[in-house]
Amino acid sequence: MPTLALIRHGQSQWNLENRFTGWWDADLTEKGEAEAKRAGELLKAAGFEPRQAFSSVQTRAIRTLWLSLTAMGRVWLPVEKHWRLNERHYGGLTGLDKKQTAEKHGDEQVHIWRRSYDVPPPPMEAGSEFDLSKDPRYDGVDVPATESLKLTLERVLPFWESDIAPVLKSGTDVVIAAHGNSLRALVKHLFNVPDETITGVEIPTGNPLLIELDASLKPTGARYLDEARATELPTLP
Ligand SMILES: O=C(O)[C@@H](CO)OP(=O)(O)O
Repeated sequence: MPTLALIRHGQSQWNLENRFTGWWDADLTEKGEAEAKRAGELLKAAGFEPRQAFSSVQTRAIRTLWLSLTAMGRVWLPVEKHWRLNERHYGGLTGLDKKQTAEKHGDEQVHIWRRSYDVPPPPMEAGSEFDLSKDPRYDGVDVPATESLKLTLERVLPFWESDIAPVLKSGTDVVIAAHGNSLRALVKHLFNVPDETITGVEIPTGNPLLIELDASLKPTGARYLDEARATELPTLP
């Protein structure tokens, strides 16, 4: 039966600065690099031997995957990068300080923007310095102006179905390096988490989540490899 490892990228510069990031291409900090390396060491120690890797097209996830694979001695793995694994787009909040935004709009509103299932943040204004629609990596992509977790799940799923699920169904173990919210979306789908409870699911940076799947890709077991930094997992479906 296939095993899937999900790795949220290590700490980014904007995680450190507490800024809403989304599609902005913040790079890893030194701490983030160390977390990524440690993730690979933990996966190797667990005896995990993936044959295929996936990441978003964002630098922090790509470099997390590379540093993890280096620690695993598996930089030779085939890697597929796709924008559909990108972080949820933070719209008009991109670049803002999370604490200052909470002071301005209230904790409750900011919590809704950050963790509700279907309320997207306000859209990014045209001409914003954080607009990435002209970035060459998004040629031919309709870059969103904002995304809720629901919209994120709706664009992650087609890629899961077309590119990732068939690999797992062939019995191949897979590692995915992506982001807090694109991985929450995937976890919601895999564990069949209700809309109301996905708010409580948090995925720690650089802590590999190892998921055992059955032939129909239903999780039969799941654990974080760094137990000291584990968060609560949804119940098995
Ligand atoms: O800023 C972001 O893009 C995300 C992930 O770091 O933050 P949040 O915790 O608000 O989902």
